[in-house]
Amino acid sequence: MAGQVCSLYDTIVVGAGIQGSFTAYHLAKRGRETLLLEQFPLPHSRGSSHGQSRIIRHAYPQEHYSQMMAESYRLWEQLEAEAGVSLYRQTGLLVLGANTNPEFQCWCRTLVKHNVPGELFTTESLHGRFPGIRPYHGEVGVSDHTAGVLSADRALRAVQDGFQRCGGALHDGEKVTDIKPGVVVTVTTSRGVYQANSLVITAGPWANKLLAPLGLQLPLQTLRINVCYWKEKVPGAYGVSANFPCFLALCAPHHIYGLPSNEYPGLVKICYHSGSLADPEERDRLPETSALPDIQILQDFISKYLPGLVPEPAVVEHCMYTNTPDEDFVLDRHPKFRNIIIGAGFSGHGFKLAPVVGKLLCQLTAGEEPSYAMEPFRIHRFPALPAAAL
Ligand SMILES: Cc1cc2nc3c(=O)[nH]c(=O)nc-3n(C[C@H](O)[C@H](O)[C@H](O)COP(=O)(O)OP(=O)(O)OC[C@H]3O[C@@H](n4cnc5c(N)ncnc54)[C@H](O)[C@@H]3O)c2cc1C
Ligand SMILES: O=C(O)[C@@H]1CCCCN1
Repeated sequence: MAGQVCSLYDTIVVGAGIQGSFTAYHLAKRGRETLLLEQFPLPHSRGSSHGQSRIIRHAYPQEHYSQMMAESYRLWEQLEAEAGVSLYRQTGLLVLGANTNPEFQCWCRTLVKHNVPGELFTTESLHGRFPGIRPYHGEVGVSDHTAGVLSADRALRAVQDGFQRCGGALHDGEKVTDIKPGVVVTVTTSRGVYQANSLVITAGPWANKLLAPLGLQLPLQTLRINVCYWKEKVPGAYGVSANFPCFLALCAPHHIYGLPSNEYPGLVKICYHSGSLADPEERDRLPETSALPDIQILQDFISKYLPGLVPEPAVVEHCMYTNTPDEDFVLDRHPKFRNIIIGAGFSGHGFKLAPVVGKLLCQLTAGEEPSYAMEPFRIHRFPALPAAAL
């Protein structure tokens, strides 16, 4: 079959992580003939969309994401109804920081602006309400009652099933090896050759590998993240049933966040919002000098801050972040090949927004006016890109 043109699609989407899967779902719902290509057999744990849980929240310090969250919640609910599965569990989110911290003040402002139900906590009221937390001197909190946890693996499956129910073709275990731009784009894979009027690249940490032959390199850093679970001394003390919320501690230089025990009974997920630079092809090959500083930071934090947890990780899983310099997404057309659309750089916070990201990438593909202002997501915000590419 290799070397032979198989079919002409309206759109081919490369990468069946949460962003590519939602893009393909929206395209197929509009009746566009869509092919979704995934290099690995599904499900897999090599990219960024696997695992049991992700935080969803209205709270965002940046206005452009806060604006999208109302629609994102609605689209998640719609998917739950279509698929007949539960994907969201409300837990609330507690954001913790010094009240003089400008970032903390930003979170408070957008919560008020968007009328998100929540509460402010002083150091004393924090401890009273959440006895499992030992707040720092002068630390305060603000909560988003609407926040909770998305079941990530189940969500990915639901959106891929929804795409196929709308007539979309999903080929897994099929790697894209070449892309020839043109009015009709030709895509060569490990199994065949396909053509489409437009192409969407949502390849997660592999984005720059696919973009290099297309003359474009985005300023993306791919990071290996340690996903750590910590044992409760009293099972359930930090659990969803005890109303323990998700939390985000605004620590420098990188935040620390946690999700209540649920997916693995007796274990609380607490992670560092950064990791070590890694090629996704060699994710688990650690640099020789690796002292895993993130885990040490987490251990210190847990010993001082969450005394009801054993300060040794019980389970460590791995996942990839693909970060832009400003941690805003890239949602744009290729600067030269306008029928090639790129979704990349989700910087460790893209899961909750995937229903809206998918809709925006679908609108760009269809040549429609996107529903939200796209300036924060444009490629041209990176001034240092090679001129040849632009
Ligand atoms: C530890 C961790 C915690 C996170 N927590 C949160 C959170 O709480 N809330 C939140 O909203 N977000 C969170 N995120 C971020 C969120 O999970 C990501 O933003 C999102 O999953 C990115 O999805 P993606 O589709 O861009 O990438 P991916 O899931 O990596 O998908 C890209 C896909 O493209 C495929 N691909 C690549 N190259 C090719 C090729 N040549 N041919 C065919 N297929 C190809 C890959 O195999 C992969 O399946 C977290 C991420 C991590 C790692
Ligand atoms: O997107 C989120 O809600 C989380 C916040 C903490 C870091 C990981 N991502």
